[in-house]
Amino acid sequence: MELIDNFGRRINYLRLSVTDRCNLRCRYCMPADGVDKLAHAAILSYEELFRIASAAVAIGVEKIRVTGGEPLVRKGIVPFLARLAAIPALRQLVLTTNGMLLPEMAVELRRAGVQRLNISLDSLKPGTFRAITRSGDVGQVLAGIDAAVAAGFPPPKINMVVMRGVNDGEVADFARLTLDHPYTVRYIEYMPATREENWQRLCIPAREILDRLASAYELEPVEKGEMAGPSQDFRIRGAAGTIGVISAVSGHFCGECNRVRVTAAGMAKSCLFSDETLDLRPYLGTDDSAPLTEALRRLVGCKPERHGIDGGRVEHSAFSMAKVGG
Ligand SMILES: Nc1nc2c(ncn2[C@@H]2O[C@H](COP(=O)(O)OP(=O)(O)OP(=O)(O)O)[C@@H](O)[C@H]2O)c(=O)[nH]1
Ligand SMILES: C[S@@+](CC[C@H](N)C(=O)[O-])C[C@H]1O[C@@H](n2cnc3c(N)ncnc32)[C@H](O)[C@@H]1O
Ligand code: SF4
Ligand code: SF4
Repeated sequence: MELIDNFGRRINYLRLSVTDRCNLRCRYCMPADGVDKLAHAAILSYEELFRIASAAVAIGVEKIRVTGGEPLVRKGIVPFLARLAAIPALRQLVLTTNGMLLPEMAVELRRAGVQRLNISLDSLKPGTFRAITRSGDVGQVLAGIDAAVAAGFPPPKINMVVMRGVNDGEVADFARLTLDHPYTVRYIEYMPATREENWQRLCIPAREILDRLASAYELEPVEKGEMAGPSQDFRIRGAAGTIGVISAVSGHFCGECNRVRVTAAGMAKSCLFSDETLDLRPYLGTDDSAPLTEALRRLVGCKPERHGIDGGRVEHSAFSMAKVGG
């Protein structure tokens, strides 16, 4: 079964947010006092999230990325992941996390059947990390990466949101990590989710990041894996790992976009920057899965060709990445 949108793109990737809560407060993602938390009753139960996941897989989704907020703070996440992992036609179950809880949870996540972890880490310097996350401990995230590897996960992808004047001085330090470790370090363009004034000042185009790296290292392009996300990958000649850039703002990976999103409140989004959402809750109260399946098909049918945030145009309303899941 294949899900094809109006622009001929095959949609086989669902990003499923399981909570809007988080144990960090990254400046680019949420305000200091956190987002207006969804009321407990507004959050879908695991049963409801599972119904959405199963319906999506039944019509062509092959990869589910569980995200948040911070997915590991939701109680009962491990058995839920194990249930997702057991959906027969699901080929990849992966998770994006800030890594803070991995030291204690990596082993059980691996046992539950999660296949790969993407870990967000914006600075290797304790002070800068704390300033960006408003509270986090970089040592704990680094211990989390080690715990993931020790638990048998494949080498993680490390996501660094690059911000001019904040952490861009560390771009080369992150690249150096890949010389001896088989990690994939991905540099992400800062996105104007919260629509703050002058966001362009912080955003460093992927081209500039690559130019900086290319002036220090010899970079070789790396082929994209099957069902890969939006990153464009390279290897520093002779390195154990790889580096990649995610040109979320400047790039044009929209032409290859393969994903839809569902928030923890059951709002489906066909594009990260689209203001249109489709409320899936009305389709969850019945045992008949046909209306839910139909709604998911409608979602894919209204997926826009691309976003319009580059070139200084910001056409979306402000939104919280923590609610959408990145
Ligand atoms: N503009 C845009 N950014 C995206 C999209 N998907 C992911 N990102 C951003 O890319 C960054 C990394 O996302 P991840 O959660 O690691 O997911 P991914 O890049 O799809 O990961 P892989 O499946 O491992 O390649 C986050 O900042 C996301 O917000 C997308 O469809 N559009
Ligand atoms: C919203 S978080 C949710 C998962 C988890 N809490 C984490 O941080 O990995 C998913 C991804 O979105 C990224 N993100 C959040 N806000 C962003 C922004 N304004 N620009 C670029 N990436 C952003 C984060 O760095 C993270 O890699
Ligand atoms: S980026 Fe992830 S860790 Fe940071 S505040 Fe947002 S949800 Fe939390
Ligand atoms: S901005 Fe929208 S269309 Fe472009 S890659 Fe992201 S989700 Fe897909």
